[in-house]
Amino acid sequence: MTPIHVVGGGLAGSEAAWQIAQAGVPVVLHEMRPVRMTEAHKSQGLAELVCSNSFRSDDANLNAVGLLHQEMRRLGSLIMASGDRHQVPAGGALAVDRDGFSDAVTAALEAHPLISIDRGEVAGLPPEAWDSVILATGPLTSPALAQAILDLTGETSLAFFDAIAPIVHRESIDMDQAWFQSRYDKAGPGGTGADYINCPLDRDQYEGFIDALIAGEKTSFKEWEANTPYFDGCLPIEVMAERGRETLRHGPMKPVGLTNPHRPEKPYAVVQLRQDNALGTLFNMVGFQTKLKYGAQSAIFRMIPGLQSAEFARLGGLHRNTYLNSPKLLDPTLRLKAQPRLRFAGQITGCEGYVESAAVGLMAGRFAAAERLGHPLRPLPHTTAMGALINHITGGHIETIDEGPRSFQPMNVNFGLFPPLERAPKSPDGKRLRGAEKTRAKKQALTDRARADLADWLGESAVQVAAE
Ligand SMILES: Cc1cc2nc3c(=O)[nH]c(=O)nc-3n(C[C@H](O)[C@H](O)[C@H](O)COP(=O)(O)OP(=O)(O)OC[C@H]3O[C@@H](n4cnc5c(N)ncnc54)[C@H](O)[C@@H]3O)c2cc1C
Repeated sequence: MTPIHVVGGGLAGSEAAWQIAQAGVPVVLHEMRPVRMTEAHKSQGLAELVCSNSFRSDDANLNAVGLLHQEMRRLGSLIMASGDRHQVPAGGALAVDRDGFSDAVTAALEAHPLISIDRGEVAGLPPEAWDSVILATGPLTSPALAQAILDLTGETSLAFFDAIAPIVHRESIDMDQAWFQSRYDKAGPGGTGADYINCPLDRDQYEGFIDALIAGEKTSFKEWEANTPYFDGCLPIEVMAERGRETLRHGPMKPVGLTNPHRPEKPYAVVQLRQDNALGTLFNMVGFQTKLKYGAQSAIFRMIPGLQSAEFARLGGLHRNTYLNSPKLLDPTLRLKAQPRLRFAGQITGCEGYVESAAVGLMAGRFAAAERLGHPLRPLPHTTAMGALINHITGGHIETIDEGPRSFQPMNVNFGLFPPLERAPKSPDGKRLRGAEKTRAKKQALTDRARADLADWLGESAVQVAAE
């Protein structure tokens, strides 16, 4: 059987190669280290963790990443099995001994009879003779390959200093203070004229906010990041605030073209949030890219009226990143629409995090292997953690209605990506739930539904394979 080629032996590529081989299909895994290193990797081990050693919460009932762990274990994940074997104590989180973990992944892949590992850079588009390829080269994809992908996709940018604005769960925004309206009620393509959530600040609130931004604790640039320019038009808000106290009021916080229905006086400044996913459960803070530390971000952004109880699906940040405009470029099985022999996996698809990268690698591997074996796989239900994540990448995110830098941003798995429940859960005696109890019951209902739907999908896939 002709092998499938996987480029990049990180979290996603290692998992993809494993899944392909376990399905009985030969695979060549191309990893450029140690021949050529990235700015962050330090070893030649496969699945090296470049920063923290945490896979985050392992709670499969109340946490979306914990559910993702559970789903991956059910699907025979090498990354999860190796993580479980090399776990170190970390409370409710799954943290791992990074060397033991990477050594275990490397050893398992080297020992597999259907996997061969080629240590070398793929420095351009893979040769035509490779009819099925998974590109899993990560946020630090080598420049030659990044350029080739850029040329192929016709995008204007692929690798840039990525400015990430915080994303807020819609249901945590206080609509008694905020309101829906587009600036000047402009509908724009695909809009209604009331597409943004607006949070008003009076003068004192604005001044207090600027003081907090300037005083807030910031993360410093890593040495290798220092020379990368800011992504055009994406200065961090604290840098803007330092340039002048009025800068933000004339930039992302300008109060023009907006009327607060809750109060007669004109707002002094307004923070706008834009819908981030097709479900309408997540909203991003427009123009609020930041290098403030996470703790400072939560505290300072909750000073904004309407966001006092905001729950963040992700906080802002800035780092060099290479990722595709996947909702536009990829099909539901992660193939490049323009050249379907190429599949993408891992952080380059616009997911964020070790576990998410491995999860997308897992499905890319399964899709590619099933295709090679002649029984293409149905995409996962969007109600599962893996299905919700892949749906977000391949279509769930909606493009901004404004011109400007692309709005698709790397995303961790979170409950905001799941389709809402059809009915709100009630207490055992049929009463409506409130507050923390309601939140807990909703999360439990979402994870119960995910488990049931994954079991159905697994059953159907097994039946489908057996029938063919
Ligand atoms: C500096 C930094 C810190 C991060 N910290 C965290 C964190 O603490 N926690 C977290 O959850 N996530 C973190 N991330 C995000 C993300 O989870 C990791 O980058 C993760 O490793 C992504 O997995 P991946 O498989 O997509 O890419 P990687 O794990 O980076 O794997 C890509 C592999 O491809 C290889 N490669 C690149 N180009 C080529 C080529 N042309 N030919 C052959 N091989 C190639 C690379 O050497 C690498 O081994 C961080 C990212 C960065 C950049």
